[in-house]
Amino acid sequence: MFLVVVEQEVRRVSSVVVEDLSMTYRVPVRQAGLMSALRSVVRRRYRDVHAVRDASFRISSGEVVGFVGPNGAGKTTTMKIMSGLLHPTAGEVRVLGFTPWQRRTPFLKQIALVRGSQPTGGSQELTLLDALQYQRVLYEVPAADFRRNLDELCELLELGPLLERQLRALSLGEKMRAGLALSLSYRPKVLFLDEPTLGLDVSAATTIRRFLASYATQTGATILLTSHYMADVEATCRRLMLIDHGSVRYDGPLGQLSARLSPYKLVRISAADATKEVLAEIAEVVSTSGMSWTLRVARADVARVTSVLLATFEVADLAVEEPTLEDVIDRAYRDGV
Ligand SMILES: Nc1ncnc2c1ncn2[C@@H]1O[C@H](COP(=O)(O)OP(=O)(O)OP(=O)(O)O)[C@@H](O)[C@H]1O
Repeated sequence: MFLVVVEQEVRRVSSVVVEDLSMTYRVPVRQAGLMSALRSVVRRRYRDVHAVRDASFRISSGEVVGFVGPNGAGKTTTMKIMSGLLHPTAGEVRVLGFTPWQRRTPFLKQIALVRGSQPTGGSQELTLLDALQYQRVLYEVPAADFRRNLDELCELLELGPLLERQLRALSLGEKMRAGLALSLSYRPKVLFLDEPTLGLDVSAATTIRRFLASYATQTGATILLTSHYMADVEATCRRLMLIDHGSVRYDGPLGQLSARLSPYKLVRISAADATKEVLAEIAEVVSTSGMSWTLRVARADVARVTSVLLATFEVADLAVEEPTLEDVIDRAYRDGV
């Protein structure tokens, strides 16, 4: 009885439950050349692409989770399934208690999928304000709620100057801000963000990152975010899921990723008398700039190496750092997670 209650409680607080999810695309294949083209008309051949393999995870209400992986890892496919655009080959998915691909209206009214590659859907001839009003009608948002949401979004996303402009005439960064406003105007409880800073310049990307971090805190929305920019993940997420070849390889706190996946730390020293030859005998030299050097040192070896460095050179400065998230992820992709 107690276990049943606990299980029910876990299900209640989990906005997203994914169990043994798999998605296999069946893609037609043919070799190059006219004969192969003709042959394929008569007898088509297919190949299976396993985009997602037995993925399982849960996301609690109000969690903001980074979903990271190399190109083709299966992130977009998983997001499309969770937002009801695709029917998986196998597995169970519950989002706010709904099966996404049944596309029930109460489900669609509580979730949003925002894609950096297509920030604004629908007619591009509409002004942003008209498009927002259209969303209000479509999602049946009470007028007072809509006005309140819009005021908040206008302030956070600096939308004032964009409201009277046609969507098609907006720049990429403006389109992304408009796309977020359109998707958030009905206050979805669960937000799927697929590369929200794709192609944006540094300042536009920073605006989006700041917005997402404060939106998550203010509204308590559950957010799953994919990005190839680690700055997006670091600015918004405390938990990270790493997916590779369709399988979840790491799922845990961002802060522990480095300790789990990266067996080394970076030791930076400044020493006028240090030389590459001598340093290379002590540790792996990663980079140098003037009299500053960066060394890669196995975690277990850091204390010994630092004391050797201090004994060998006239050290002006010494710092031990975790490798950057970018570096850890890059290594994880290259070496296999
Ligand atoms: N509609 C489709 N038909 C056939 N194969 C597909 C389709 N969509 C995706 N795939 C394949 O499924 C795999 C996973 O693709 P997916 O787009 O989910 O990856 P991703 O992690 O989002 O990649 P990226 O970071 O490049 O956007 C890839 O091998 C891709 O080629």
